[in-house]
Amino acid sequence: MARKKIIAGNWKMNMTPSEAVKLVETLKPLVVNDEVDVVFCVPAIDIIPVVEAAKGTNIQVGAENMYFEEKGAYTGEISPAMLVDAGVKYVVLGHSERREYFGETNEDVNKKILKAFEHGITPIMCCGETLTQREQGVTMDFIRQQVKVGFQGVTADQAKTAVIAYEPIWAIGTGKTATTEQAQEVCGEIRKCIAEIYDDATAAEIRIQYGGSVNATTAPDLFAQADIDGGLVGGASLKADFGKIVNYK
Ligand SMILES: O=C[C@H](O)COP(=O)(O)O
Repeated sequence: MARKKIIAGNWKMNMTPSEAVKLVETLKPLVVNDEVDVVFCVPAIDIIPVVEAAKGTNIQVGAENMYFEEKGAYTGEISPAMLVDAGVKYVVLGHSERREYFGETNEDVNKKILKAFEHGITPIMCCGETLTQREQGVTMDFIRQQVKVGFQGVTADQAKTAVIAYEPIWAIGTGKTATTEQAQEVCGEIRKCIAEIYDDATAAEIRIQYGGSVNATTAPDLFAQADIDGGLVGGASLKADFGKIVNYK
């Protein structure tokens, strides 16, 4: 069975709650497409108003992070149960910005992935290399390690439902999209890595997105690649352009 594409916006630290509702109202009619899963991953404070504004549409709501503990004295953190109760279906985990600015390790990401599954939230696990790593030829070693540690303890049945976002760090917010060949090559390698950890059936079902300066012009070619099952879109998810990306065909 063909994998259903998943096109997710990652709003990052943008949009106040009232701006968020306006953006959903603007995008609602533009992102209608039953052939793809459409997800808006939004700042924690926007989750409740966005879930409300998206009611009755094809838009599913995701979070941009969450903590791996159930509850307690973790000032400033958001628990998986809080996300579920608010209507969240997906959570972005291990984004390179969280790794770089907030010190998240592969082990933290692994704990979060396990917790997300425990609560029925689909993780979108981000991985990707720096420009230096690409130039040094260690891209795949680095990503393999991110995937291997990230998925430790995850069952094959869980892994089949997961999403991995390949985001070369040098392509994020820079306007430099990876070429379709570069993106396909790494996404294909990630699928092989999943086949090695689990089996071919799991690798055939897991969805792998590309992220990094995706826009309405680059999306059609990227999403036509054999191992690219959609995108994780930053900047362009805050504009009407996102409608064109969702309706890329
Ligand atoms: O999560 C999204 C990525 O970081 C890509 O962001 P961008 O589309 O603004 O380059």
